[in-house]
Amino acid sequence: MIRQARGYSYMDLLDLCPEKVENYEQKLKNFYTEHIHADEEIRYCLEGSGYFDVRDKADRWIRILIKAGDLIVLPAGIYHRFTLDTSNYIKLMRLFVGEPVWTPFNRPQEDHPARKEYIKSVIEKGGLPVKAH
Ligand SMILES: CSCCC(=O)C(=O)O
Repeated sequence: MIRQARGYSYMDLLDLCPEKVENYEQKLKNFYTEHIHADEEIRYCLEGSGYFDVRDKADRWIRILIKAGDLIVLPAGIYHRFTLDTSNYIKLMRLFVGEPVWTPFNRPQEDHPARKEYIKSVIEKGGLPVKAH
């Protein structure tokens, strides 16, 4: 399984509804503020739906719809944000390599080691035509 193959030792479930999440409104606000993490972000959708937004090479948003059965893996250092859609509910499995760290670093973050590493890997894979920040 992908958990063994990629070493995703940690797992929990995030039921994103006001009754189950402390500081629900603030959390949603933080999720929708453009940020990076120092580690991979791995989410498997069990119920509901929502959007992960990432940037294209020209720094425009790409909106990714996530629904039950979808897995998304965001590399460390990629700018992203998350929002619910009109269903207003999502249940996600969160996977992590080792002890989880969810700290967001809001944009701009060009000097963050994870950001530098991400930019390097993108360039190696075929380049960024425009300035990456
Ligand atoms: C609802 S999980 C995705 C939100 C996010 O970007 C984060 O975990 O920081």
